[in-house]
Amino acid sequence: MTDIVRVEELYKTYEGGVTALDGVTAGFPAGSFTAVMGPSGSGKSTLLHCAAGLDRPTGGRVFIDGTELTATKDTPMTKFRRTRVGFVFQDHNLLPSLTVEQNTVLSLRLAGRRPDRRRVRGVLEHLGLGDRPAELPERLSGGQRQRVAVARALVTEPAVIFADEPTGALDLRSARGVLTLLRTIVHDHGRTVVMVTHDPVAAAYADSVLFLADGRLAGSLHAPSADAVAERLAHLGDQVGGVLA
Ligand SMILES: Nc1ncnc2c1ncn2[C@@H]1O[C@H](COP(=O)(O)OP(=O)(O)OP(=O)(O)O)[C@@H](O)[C@H]1O
Repeated sequence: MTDIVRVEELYKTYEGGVTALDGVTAGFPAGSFTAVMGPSGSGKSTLLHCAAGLDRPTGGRVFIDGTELTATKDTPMTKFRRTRVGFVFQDHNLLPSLTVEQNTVLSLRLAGRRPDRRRVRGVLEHLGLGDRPAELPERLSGGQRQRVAVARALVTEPAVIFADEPTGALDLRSARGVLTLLRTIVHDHGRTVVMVTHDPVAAAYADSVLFLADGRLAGSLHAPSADAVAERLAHLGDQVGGVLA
C-alpha cells in the first residue's frame, strides 16, 4: 500500500538541547487510521507537528503524498498545509463568533478557495450537524464542537488528517462518537488519519498503533485491542534504549 505520509530518520532537538525525536522512520498508508502512543514526553506531539509541516525537524525527511515537505520553503509549505493537510486538536479551535457552517469553511477560505455550499452541507449532514449550520459553537456540546472541527478538516479534502488528542477533552460518550466518526471517514471514505492519544480505548479504534519511547520507535500493534495497547504501554519502559517490538 502507498504511504501517504512518510517520515525518514527524523530528528528533532529543541533549543536547550532536548532531543524529542531520535531517528524515527515510519510510513502511514493511504486509507489507514494510525494511533501514536507513548509515555508523556516520548515525542508524540513533536512527531505529529514535524510530520504535518507545523514544525521543522532538525534532521531527516518528511513526505506527504509525494511532496517532500522538508525540501519546501516556508511559504509554499504553509500553502501546501492549508490545502493538503487537515488538523483536529484537543481544543477544537472554533471561532466563537462564527456559525457551524462558517467555521467549517474557514480552512477553505484561508486556502483562498471558494466553498461549494452543497458539498459543505453534505459534509455537515454526514457528521450529524445537518440541522445546525447556523448555530454558534457556544450552543453545541463538546462532542458536537469536535465534529465541526472534523468537518472543517474534511472539507478541504486533505491527503491526511492529523489529530492531536481529539477526544482528550470529551466525556466517554462524545469521545466514542468522534472516534467512530474518524474510523468511518477512513474506512468508508478512504481518508488517512494519524492520531496522537494517551488513551488505549481511543487507540483501539485505529487500524494500528505506533509506540514511541524516548523519541524512538518502540514497536507497533495491528488491529489493537484496548487491553493489548495498555499492556504494551505498561511495558514500554522496559524497552527504552532497547529493541523494537
Ligand atoms: N517547544 C519546546 N521546547 C523545548 N522542549 C520541548 C518543546 N516541545 C517539547 N519539548 C520537549 O520534547 C520532548 C517531547 O515532547 P512532546 O510534547 O513531543 O512529547 P509527548 O509525547 O507529546 O508528550 P505528552 O504526552 O506529555 O504531550 C519533551 O521532553 C518535551 O519537554
